[in-house]
Amino acid sequence: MIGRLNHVAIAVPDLGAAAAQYRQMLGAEVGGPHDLPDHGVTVVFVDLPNTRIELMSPLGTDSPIAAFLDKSPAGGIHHICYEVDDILAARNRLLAEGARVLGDGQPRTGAHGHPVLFLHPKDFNGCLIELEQPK
Ligand SMILES: CC[C@@H](C(=O)O)C(=O)SCCNC(=O)CCNC(=O)[C@H](O)C(C)(C)COP(=O)(O)OP(=O)(O)OC[C@H]1O[C@@H](n2cnc3c(N)ncnc32)[C@H](O)[C@@H]1OP(=O)(O)O
Ligand SMILES: [Co+2]
Repeated sequence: MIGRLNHVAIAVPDLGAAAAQYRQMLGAEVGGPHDLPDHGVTVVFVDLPNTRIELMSPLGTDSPIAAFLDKSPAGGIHHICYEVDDILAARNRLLAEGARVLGDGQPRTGAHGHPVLFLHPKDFNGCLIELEQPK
């Protein structure tokens, strides 16, 4: 069911510093910051030849990554995003298998304008999973 790795997301305490580090120290192609108030994060995407890195910092008072950064103030890998061809079919299959789909279970529009869903990390070996239907 899952396909390509779309991105690996890293929660960071200082988005500007993290973006500069990827650009200058690691020599990566780094985009500009985008505020996503609906998701409570500001993101910067790093383009790699085979995938993307999503650098994220909290936005607003109710960010879903605030508690994560409280526990890991230096930052850390927050989630991985797999592509699926049909996000509703994927969701229904996962629910039938007993996995917890976060939020109200309805796909939301993600950073690339495509539908996304999140799966509880406790159901997937301690790893928060995002699913994205890329087209
Ligand atoms: C930019 C848009 C989009 C994109 O297109 O790419 C994004 O990526 S948005 C990214 C941010 N959005 C989300 O993360 C939405 C989904 N997340 C959630 O619903 C919540 O963050 C959560 C995963 C349910 C956690 O909620 P929280 O209130 O923080 O709960 P706890 O702190 O009590 O955590 C419970 C339990 O889970 C562990 N945990 C929390 N986050 C993670 C994580 N990222 N990876 C692994 N484990 C995680 C946490 O440590 C707790 O464990 P215990 O302490 O053992 O109970
Ligand atoms: Co993401």
